Amino acid sequence: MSHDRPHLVRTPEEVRTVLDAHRRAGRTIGFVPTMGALHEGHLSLVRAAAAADDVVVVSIFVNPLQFGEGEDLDAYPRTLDADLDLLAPEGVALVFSPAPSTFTPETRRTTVHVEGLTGGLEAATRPTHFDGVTTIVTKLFNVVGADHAYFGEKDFQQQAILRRMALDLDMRTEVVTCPIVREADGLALSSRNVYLSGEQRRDALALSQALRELADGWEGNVDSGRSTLLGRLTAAQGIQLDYAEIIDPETLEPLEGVRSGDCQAVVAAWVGTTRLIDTMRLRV
Ligand SMILES: Nc1ncnc2c1ncn2[C@@H]1O[C@H](COP(=O)(O)OP(=O)(O)OP(=O)(O)O)[C@@H](O)[C@H]1O
Ligand SMILES: CC(C)(CO)[C@@H](O)C(=O)[O-]
Ligand code: BAL
Repeated sequence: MSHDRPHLVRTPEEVRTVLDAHRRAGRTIGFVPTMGALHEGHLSLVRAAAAADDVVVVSIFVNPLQFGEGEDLDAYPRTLDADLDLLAPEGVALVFSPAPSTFTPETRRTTVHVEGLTGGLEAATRPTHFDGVTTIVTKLFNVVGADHAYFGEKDFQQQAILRRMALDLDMRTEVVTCPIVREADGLALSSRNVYLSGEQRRDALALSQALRELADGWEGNVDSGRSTLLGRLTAAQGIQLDYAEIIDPETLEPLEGVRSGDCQAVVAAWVGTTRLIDTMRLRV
């Protein structure tokens, strides 16, 4: 069965016009912010939104504010036509894909910054990244005015920061975190996987495999767990480890000693020039 592509709009005004009518009719709005190059991970967020909300909105915007100097802003895959085709059967009411020149103009003077959670892990390598994310997500939340916004657990630090931001700033949009979607062999789906050669893709499996082994054997010993994870990933072929940490899932603080409560393992590594992240919950 063929489906119509979702309605594509380019300006905040058009989004508001369409969504105001739904709001007046008492419908809830679920929002899925993305940078496009959509895959099953994104579609799982769209399906979570469709299951809980009456109207689903997806944004597709490769946000220049969250890319540091020398990162892959220009190379980042932009596949709007294919994205709209993928969304067609998913019951998405609206796709918002603004032009960078109007949505992030040179004249912008405001940055949204979340203290504390934005200091380590991803931010150690990408120091300006989260200010770019929180600023753009604030803009998107203001434009869409959703009841719920759906984010992937894969970007674990990001969802914790956005949850805090929405709480601290009394945003009307509630942040909902959804599980990671993986390939059959465990590799976490990512738009950046398209950069990988066949050999690099095989090397990249070390990330999910090391996390899986850690989670399967987890008895709460953070120190030995962390050194096993580090040992496994520093020895892995074709991978240059950035970090491997076991953290508190709420505060994101690195943990020590023995813990009976839930912990979160987070890793980041370069496979060639591609930087990948992955994460897994550790439960005794
Ligand atoms: N494998 C996945 N499972 C579930 N959600 C995912 C997955 N990959 C990405 N997401 C979520 O999709 C949303 C949009 O992410 P984004 O467009 O950056 O995709 P991405 O695949 O993470 O790309 P990148 O490789 O650039 O990080 C984010 O909330 C992200 O956490
Ligand atoms: C949340 C987001 C769409 C903001 O640009 C991006 O960081 C992403 O895709 O995870
Ligand atoms: N999913 C986070 C987007 C980024 O890496 O910039």
